[in-house]
Amino acid sequence: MVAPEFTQEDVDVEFSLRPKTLDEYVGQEKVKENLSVFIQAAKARDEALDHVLLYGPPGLGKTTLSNIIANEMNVNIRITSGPAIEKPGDLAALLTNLSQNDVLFIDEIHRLSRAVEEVLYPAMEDFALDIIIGKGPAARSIRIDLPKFTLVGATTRAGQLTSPLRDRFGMLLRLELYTPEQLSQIILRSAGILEIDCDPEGALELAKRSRGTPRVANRLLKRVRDFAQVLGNGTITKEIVDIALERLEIDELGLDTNDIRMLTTIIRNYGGGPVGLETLAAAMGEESVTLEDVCEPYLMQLGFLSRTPRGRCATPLAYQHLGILPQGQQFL
Ligand SMILES: Nc1ncnc2c1ncn2[C@@H]1O[C@H](COP(=O)(O)OP(=O)(O)OP(=O)(O)O)[C@@H](O)[C@H]1O
Ligand SMILES: [Mg+2]
Repeated sequence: MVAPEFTQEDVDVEFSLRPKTLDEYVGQEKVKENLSVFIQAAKARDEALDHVLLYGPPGLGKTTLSNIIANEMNVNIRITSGPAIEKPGDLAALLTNLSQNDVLFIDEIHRLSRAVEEVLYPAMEDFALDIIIGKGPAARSIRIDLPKFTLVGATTRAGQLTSPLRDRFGMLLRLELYTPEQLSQIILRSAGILEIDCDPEGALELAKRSRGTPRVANRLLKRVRDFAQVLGNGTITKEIVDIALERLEIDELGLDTNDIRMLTTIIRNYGGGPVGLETLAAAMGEESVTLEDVCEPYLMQLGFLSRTPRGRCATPLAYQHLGILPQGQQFL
């Protein structure tokens, strides 16, 4: 689940499942309402939309939303990512190729290098590039004007953005985990597009186990379809979902082996916590970023995990779910 191997088919399917307009985009009501006002206002003034920062856990629809912004603004979008922009010159090339009001989408924007970030400041603020020509005493700086554009940045970790960069965004929009009802709407929509038979109870059951994340929901939908075809009559029902997810080792709340391992490690190795994230990651043989970005948001939403200044703790709810008794207690 954490490191999926993407095939070309996955990429094509993902593209076809992406909603193209704000109306088609399910959930995130607050974000949508605000964006819709700002987009209408910018369009009425024939101006570029103010710069937008989208943040939240992976797979919640940041890339999708940035495409929708460009689409609703009727402008072109250029897509790149923090690690892909190696030198200031790379960014300069991207910026000078934009047209008036275009969207530049930078995914994983927290991974921009310092040198590149500094080119971005005047570009965002004054729509200008400062370029140094020549070397030594003969060097001089010239300023190139850029078209007015909208920078849409996406990150899983807004906290890692430098504050000068964060401050230059006009809108900071935080995406939230989706409710099972919203996810089941997304699943039924995707099933329709992919011509998969899925009844409403099946969709809701799948939704409850998708950890609040549309990308997970869409991936599970495709896996469960296989079980429906081979073990059932092709329709995804609640029974089929139960069987399929049991085989995929995803429990009734959507926890996978990694989540369970995280909780049991805290409980068995560290007496329920608190334990520091790095220590925990080392004990599990996992990357701490994976734990922080993928496992934690959902475990915290379920109330299974708490973050304290001294580290992570498993809550009584987590013990209950795993059927483990806190130390010193016994089943009566
Ligand atoms: N609100 C939504 N309504 C319907 N489908 C959605 C919604 N949000 C996301 N999806 C679907 O979920 C999938 C993942 O979305 P997307 O790639 O935009 O996530 P992301 O937040 O950019 O993830 P990452 O942070 O990992 O890049 C897409 O295939 C898209 O179809
Ligand atoms: Mg993305």
